[in-house]
Amino acid sequence: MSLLLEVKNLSFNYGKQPILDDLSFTIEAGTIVGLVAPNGTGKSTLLRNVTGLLRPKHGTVSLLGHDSWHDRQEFLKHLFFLEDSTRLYEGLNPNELFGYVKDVWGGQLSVDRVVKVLRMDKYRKKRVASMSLGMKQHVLLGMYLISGADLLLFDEPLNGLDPTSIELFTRVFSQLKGQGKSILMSSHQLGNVTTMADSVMFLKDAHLQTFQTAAIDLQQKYDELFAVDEKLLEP
Ligand SMILES: Nc1ncnc2c1ncn2[C@@H]1O[C@H](COP(=O)(O)OP(=O)(O)OP(=O)(O)O)[C@@H](O)[C@H]1O
Repeated sequence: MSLLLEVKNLSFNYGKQPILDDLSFTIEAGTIVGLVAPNGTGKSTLLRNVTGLLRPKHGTVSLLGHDSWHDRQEFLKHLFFLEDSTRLYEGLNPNELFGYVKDVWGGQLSVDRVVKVLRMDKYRKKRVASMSLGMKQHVLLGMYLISGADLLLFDEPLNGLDPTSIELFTRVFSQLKGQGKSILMSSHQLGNVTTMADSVMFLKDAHLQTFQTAAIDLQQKYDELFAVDEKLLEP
């Protein structure tokens, strides 16, 4: 396997609140990694630090040897990250958004192909502003596909999807992996990533604990780390 992403000693805090403390991890080409933690733990903050939307207080991030700050242009060419589907340009339609991403990233797939794969024929000319959440999620995934980038970072990609769409997305992710792409996806739910991910990183108290999905009972580990107090309503 070849090394794609290398994160070394990454730390980040908002004011005095440490969110990420001295995190180090790598992602190999052709792997899917889940980032799992309850709401408000720091998943989005980690993705923003990895991509350089936020500047780490300490540490480095490099993608195919390109440093996220000192070699930013090359670094950005190899990844795709759009935080969530509420950040899509509301006035554009999927055709226009896909065409834009294809022009900038230079991916191999055609707009027609992506529309077909994601079953978006009926709304390829509909403006994002009048789409449902699930439709927007399809547009978002389409942009990732058409970018052809080596590293795809998704914040909660399965949000708002019906079971058929979840199955479709899962298949698409596993085909991307088969093509040597790597995916880092966050989720506050274990179930969403366990079927796809090769490994899972749990974020707790600003630190990561990483496990190979085949090696342990992830649900048991999740419960151990994030258990809810059984006696919530006792006075
Ligand atoms: N701009 C900000 N300024 C100050 N604190 C922030 C800011 N953005 C996030 N935080 C805090 O950082 C912590 C981590 O937030 P983050 O959005 O990274 O969590 P998350 O795990 O992605 O949560 P969710 O699953 O709810 O999306 C939270 O306590 C949040 O309140």
